[in-house]
Order: sequence, then structure tokens, then C-alpha cells
Amino acid sequence: MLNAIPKNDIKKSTGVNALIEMAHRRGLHASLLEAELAWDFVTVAHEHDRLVAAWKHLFQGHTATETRLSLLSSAQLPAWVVVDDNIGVVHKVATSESGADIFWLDSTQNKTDIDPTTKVFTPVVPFAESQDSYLKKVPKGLASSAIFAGIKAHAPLFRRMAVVSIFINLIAVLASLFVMQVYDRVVPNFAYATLWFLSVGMLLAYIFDVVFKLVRLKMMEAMTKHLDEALSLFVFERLLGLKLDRRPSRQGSLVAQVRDYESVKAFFTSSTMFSLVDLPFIFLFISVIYLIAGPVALVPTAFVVLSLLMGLIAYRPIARLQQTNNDAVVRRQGLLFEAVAGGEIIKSQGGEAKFSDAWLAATRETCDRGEELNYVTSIAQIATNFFQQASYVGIIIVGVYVIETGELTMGGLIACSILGGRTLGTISNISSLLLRWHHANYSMKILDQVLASPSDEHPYREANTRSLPLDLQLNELHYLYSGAQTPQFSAADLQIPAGTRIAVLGRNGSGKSTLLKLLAGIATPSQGQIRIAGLDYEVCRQSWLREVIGYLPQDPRLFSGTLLDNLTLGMSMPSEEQVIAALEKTGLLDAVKRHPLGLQLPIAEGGAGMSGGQRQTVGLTRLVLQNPKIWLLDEPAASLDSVLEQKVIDIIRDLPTDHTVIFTTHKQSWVELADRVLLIENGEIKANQLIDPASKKKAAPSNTRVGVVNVGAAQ
Ligand SMILES: Nc1ncnc2c1ncn2[C@@H]1O[C@H](COP(=O)(O)OP(=O)(O)OP(=O)(O)O)[C@@H](O)[C@H]1O
Repeated sequence: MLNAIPKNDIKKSTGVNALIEMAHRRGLHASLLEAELAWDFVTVAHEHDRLVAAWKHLFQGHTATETRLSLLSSAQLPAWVVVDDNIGVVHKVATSESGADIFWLDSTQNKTDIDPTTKVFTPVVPFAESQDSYLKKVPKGLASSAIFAGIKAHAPLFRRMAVVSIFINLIAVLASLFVMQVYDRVVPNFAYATLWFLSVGMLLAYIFDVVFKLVRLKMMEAMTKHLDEALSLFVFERLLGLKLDRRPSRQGSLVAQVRDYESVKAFFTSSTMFSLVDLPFIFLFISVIYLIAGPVALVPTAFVVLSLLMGLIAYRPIARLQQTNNDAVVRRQGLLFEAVAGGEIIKSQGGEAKFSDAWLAATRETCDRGEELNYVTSIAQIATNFFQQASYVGIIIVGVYVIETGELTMGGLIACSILGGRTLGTISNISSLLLRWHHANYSMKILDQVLASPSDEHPYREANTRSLPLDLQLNELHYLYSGAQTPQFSAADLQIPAGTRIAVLGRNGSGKSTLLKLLAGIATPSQGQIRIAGLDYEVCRQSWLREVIGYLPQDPRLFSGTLLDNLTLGMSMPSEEQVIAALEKTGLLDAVKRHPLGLQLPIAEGGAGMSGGQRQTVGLTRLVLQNPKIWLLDEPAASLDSVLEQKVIDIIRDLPTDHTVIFTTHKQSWVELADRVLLIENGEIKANQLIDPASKKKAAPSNTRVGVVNVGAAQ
């Protein structure tokens, strides 16, 4: 009999295959890369929990129930059974005649004779009600909700920090009492024994003070690290998930706004937060002053109220100035981003002076706004300091009168002045915390706005198919770029059966690229629908769409890293043979062979250092490796020489007949590759014609531009 609890860790490949196999059997989709990332990403207390945790990570809202093999019913199939380091998918329960039918993921070790008490896990799809309730729960301010949720999750740590703070503040009270005792009891009698006794005690208290402060700092550091990792990943993933055409269009400003997340994080994780924990101790200090010196306590109380009042009065103007200052900083950073990204054009067009002027104006604006803000915050700060000093003097004045009544000693007065300083010090920290809160709060609101843009990431987008033909369909579609008044592309009814080869023709700016972006799922229709195999894009699983649809933009972007990184972006690592074969097909292999670093050839940020044609070839090789069912190519040969162009033509020709290819082109020779032509004018499909096969010539690289569409109208 085999044991119910796995003895060894499950191999990653077995786990990943188990996830994909289960997804397929349940009509869900998980790409290899997604499953691998989920397997690695989840943190679990016990390795044998990893499978279910990775499943929940892959499909949000989905769960898994646990039962025993002997209790498993047919209605619960398929289910996983985990035995030692192997996972099986049960697809027939045991009967009196035969045992359970199990498909083992690690086929090298098929298990037999399984203990009927072995645990099995059945994935559970969320109910419709729970989907609704989840949607209702999606908060409005995504960033702020995530930040507060992150802080809430660290509440126990905050509580521990508060406890440590109690001791730190008690030591401050102790210090004032120490001074009082020395002045009142030691000095009049020169009681050295008492002095030493008290001093040693105080020294010990101060050593504890150092230890407590270090402990508090360590706790804060630990929290900062956790919070930062979770939150920055959250913000980054959300940002990547935003619909490309619906996110704020000014990229530079967008980057600056997202970067401002740092100020939010800095606020919640800075040591000034300790002053918030110290706040309640103001009452303790004032109470101790009252116990020692009665009416003297009124002085720090009055100045605490004055400081708070001033903070409240200054709040509005500071918040307003903070906002204008922040906007100016973001605009300036946006300009910097634009100048760096567009350096080539600026230089070649001699636009330096214009950009320098704009930079100077932006710098002046930030300086002016910054100056105003600085002025007001400094006044607030100076006033708080003044209150602190005035409170000190006030305590001394009132204290002298109270000494005269005999209700206060000299030592008591000194103790009160120390405690008074501490009270107002805490208030001063609070007012600087308030200033930082303005900035953090404003940045958080901006982040909320950015992240509130429509996103592609939706936990319940699961539709996919493995067997239906991938026909494409556009219904009553209108598309407007954000801010546009009239649609840039419209299509009443366009049907593209799987396997069609379409050449999209039209003048510059007519809407060809827009159509391809819509079909690639990068642009989202403002009205109407796009369907694939009858499934609305909006409900399809993103990773499935990315797997079956390959899109080559007009100017493919490369990222800093190696050539191999760029070629395999978004894929589970293909074998070297596959990569080489793809490079050979697209004609990039020679360039790779010539480079001493081969596939490790370094690529600079944005693909700088590579020619337009090379970038296009890398993009195409990426597509060959991806091997999608639908190829969307935006002027694929625009920057290629005739040799490379012929390679692309051959690749398209050699694709299986059920693969759809849609390409835009301005070249007459490319039309021969298609069996249908779409002519687009002013964002509308003006002609949708079959090409008469008899009229086709063999496509070959040529520079002849398409003027009048030369197609044999067969329909
Ligand atoms: N990001 C954008 N924001 C706003 N309008 C845009 C954007 N991109 C394109 N447009 C507008 O949409 C229309 C169609 O552009 P599209 O890029 O689809 O043309 P195209 O036919 O591919 O042109 P070309 O042959 O020059 O590549 C144009 O009028 C263009 O001004």
C-alpha cells in the first residue's frame, strides 16, 4: 500500500503538467509559462500544498476540495491524486470490478495499489453569485485600497511596534523623574549613595531604550520590505494589465505618476510614522506634569491645541500647493522622458533649442511652485518650533509661581520642562508627518486614477477553445482612440474564416494598423464586439488569446537583455534547436553566428543598436517561435531587404492551411500572397474581395507600391 502523504517533493515538470492537464480537462486554459510561474510563485508551508495553491493562483476565485480516494464520486471528476512525488488525474472512480482510472503525469512511475484513504483534490469553479460578489468587492481606488490592505495585513507588527513604543516613552518619563529626584533629594543632602543608585538605574533604562529603538527599527525594516515587495508588484502588474489604448496617453507623465508611488510607500514606512504611535503618549506626559505641578500642565496643553489648530488651518493651502507642485514635477519629468526617447529626431531636426526652452520653462514652474510650497511649509514648521520654545518658557514662568505656593519643587519644574519639550516635540513630528501625508495622499489619488483605467486582467475571463476553428468576426464595431470625436475604424460585419490569408490595403492613416490592433486584442472596441471562434474577446483568457494570436507591430520594440531573452519573451524557454530553426527561417541566423556572443548578443534598452530591419526580423522570429494560429503582420517587410523579404514570404506560404494570416502592405507583390483583399478608406472597409486564384502571380520581393488595387473580383 502506498502512503497518503507524499514523501518527496513533487518535480516542477510534473506539477506544471498536472495544472495544464487539469485546466484542459475543465475547459480552462493555462499556458506553459503561466503554469510554471504559478508553480514557482506561490509560497506554501508544505510542498504538497503547492499544487492546489498554484491552481488557485492561476484561476482566481477557483478553489479545490479535499476528500479521500474511496469517497470520490463520479460527479467530482476529474480530480488530482498525489502519491509520493507523482500526481495523477483521476478520470474514473473505482468500482467493485475495477480500480480507479488514473492518468499519471510522471509516466515513468505509474502507481498501482493505492491506499483508498489517499487524499484527492477536486478543483471547484466559483459560483456565479460569488463572481458577482467579488466584482462588487473590487474597490474603486485600487492603489489606496491595496496600500491600506497591505498595512492592515501588517497590523500585528504595528501592534508590536506600539508595545515597544510604550516602553520607549515610559523611559522618557523615567528620565524626567530621575532629574527631579536628583535635584530634590540628592543635591540638597549630597546623598551620593542615592545618586549612584538612581544613575545606574537610569543608565540601564537608557540601554533598554537603545535596544527598544533598534528592535522597533528592525520591525519597521521588515515591514517596509514586505510591504514594498507586495505593493510595487501589485502596482506594476496592474499597470501592465491596463488596456494599452485606454491608459493615460502621456507616457512620460504616466511613468512619473507611477514613480510617485515611492512617496506613498516612503510615508507609510518611514520612521516618522513612529510619531503617530507616540501621539497617545502626549496625554501621559501631560498627566505626569499635572501630577507633579498641577496647573503647569495647562501650558503644554494650550500649546498642543494651538499647534493642532495651526496644522488644521495650514492644511488646505498646503494641500493645494502640494497638488500644483506635484503636477509641475510630473509635467517636467514627462518632458524629460520625451526628450530622451525622441533624442534622434530632436537632434536631426535641430529641435534642441525648443526642448531646452520648454525644459527651462518647466524648471522655472517647478521651482516657483516648489518655492511657494516650501515657504508655507517652512512657516508652519517655524511656528511649531516657536510654540515649542514658548511652551518651554511658559512652563518655567507658571512653574515659578507654583513653586512659590509650595506645591512644586525645583526638581519638579525641571522634570516638567523636560516632559513639556517631549510633548511639543511629538506634536512637531506630527505636523511634519501631516505635510508628508499631503504629498502621499495626492500621489495615491493619482495612482488610483491611473489604475482605474480599464484593464485586460479580469479574474473571470476564462473562455477559450482547443478544438473549434478560430474564425474571426467583427460585429457593429466602432473604435475611437481616447479623446477622438469620430471613430477611427468601423466595421458593420466582417467575417474571417480560419485559414484565410488577407491583405489589408489602404492609404496612410486609413486605419489598417488599427484593425490589426483590434484583432490582436491590443485595442478594445468602443462599441460592438470582436469574436474568435464565436467567443467575445472580452471574456477570453488573456494567455490563450496571446497564445493563439501572434501580432507583429510595424516597429517591434526590443528590451534590454540578450537576444535570446527578447526572442523568448512571454514563452516557456524553447530548446536551442527550436530557436536556431526559427532564426534560420527568418534569416537572422547569419547575424547571430557572426556575433562572438551568439544568442547572448546584448540588446540595449528599446533595441538601440539594432537596425529597423533587424528589429523587425527579431519580432518575426519571436512569432515563428510562438507559432500562433492567427498571424497579424503590420507591414512585415517594410524595413527588410529583398533576401529577408523573400524569407518572410516563404514563412507565410509554408504555414499550415488552417492558419489565418492578415497582413497590411503597400506592396503590390504581397497581394499575391493573399486570397482576399480588404481595402480600407477613412477607417471603413470599402472593399472586401476574393482574389481570383487564376490571376495570382508568384509573390516575390518588389518595390512596386499598390496604387489601384489590382484584384480579380471573384465575389
Ligand atoms: N495612438 C493614437 N491616438 C490617436 N489617434 C491615433 C493613434 N494611432 C493612430 N491614430 C489615428 O487613427 C487613424 C488610423 O491610423 P492607423 O495607424 O490605423 O493607420 P494606417 O492605415 O495603419 O497608416 P499607415 O499606413 O501609415 O501605417 C489615423 O487617422 C491616426 O491619426
